[in-house]
Amino acid sequence: MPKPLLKLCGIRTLDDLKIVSSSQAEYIGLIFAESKRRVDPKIVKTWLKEVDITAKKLVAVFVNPTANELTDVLTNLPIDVIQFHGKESYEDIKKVKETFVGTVWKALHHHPKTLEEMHSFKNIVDGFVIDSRMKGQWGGTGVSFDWTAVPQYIKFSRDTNKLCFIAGGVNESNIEKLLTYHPQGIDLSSGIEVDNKKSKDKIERIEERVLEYGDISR
Ligand SMILES: O=C(O)c1ccccc1NCC(=O)[C@H](O)[C@H](O)COP(=O)(O)O
Repeated sequence: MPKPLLKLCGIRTLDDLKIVSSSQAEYIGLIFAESKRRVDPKIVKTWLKEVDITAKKLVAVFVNPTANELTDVLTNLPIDVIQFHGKESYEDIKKVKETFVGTVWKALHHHPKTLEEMHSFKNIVDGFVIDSRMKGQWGGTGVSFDWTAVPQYIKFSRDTNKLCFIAGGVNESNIEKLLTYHPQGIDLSSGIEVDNKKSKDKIERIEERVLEYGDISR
């Protein structure tokens, strides 16, 4: 099994960005939705003059964005992936894809009908992020879902040639368990934070576990 892709999400400060830029993650996520992790695209633009992230892909996370919110982010930043994390419809996403040439992912919350939802988006998105469902919160909850459902999400994604990230409460204590399900990608935010800041030590410990898994499963 190849090493899963890593997405480190919810970068709030220049220091956070420096930390994740020196990590082994393939994707860096920024939140442009109501959240304690929300960032201003114009401020992020100034950070990118100081930190080279050209080796990584930049993911913009939105929740039911307006056209203006999308434009503000896409005109200021070199976004590779748009992650829709709200109640966006197939039509909403189709409209964005008319002008956005990058990759688009749909985040879906784990519940009994998630697989049906994946079916309904499969012809418009390039990938999925499956996250925990928590009342009143869209994401970044720090809570994990029942991972026995992960194989069905992975199978669907592989069968339809999509990428699937598993999100929600992944941390250094439970990532080994998640790795036993062989996810294509893992998305982390709360689990790589200490006092609301991204932690280099936590990220390194997580990377060690992911690399160990890569070695063992080869
Ligand atoms: O992280 C947030 O604050 C957030 C707020 C609103 C919508 C989405 C959000 N995060 C999206 C992500 O991709 C997170 O990485 C994902 O939910 C996992 O977060 P966590 O459970 O904290 O690891």
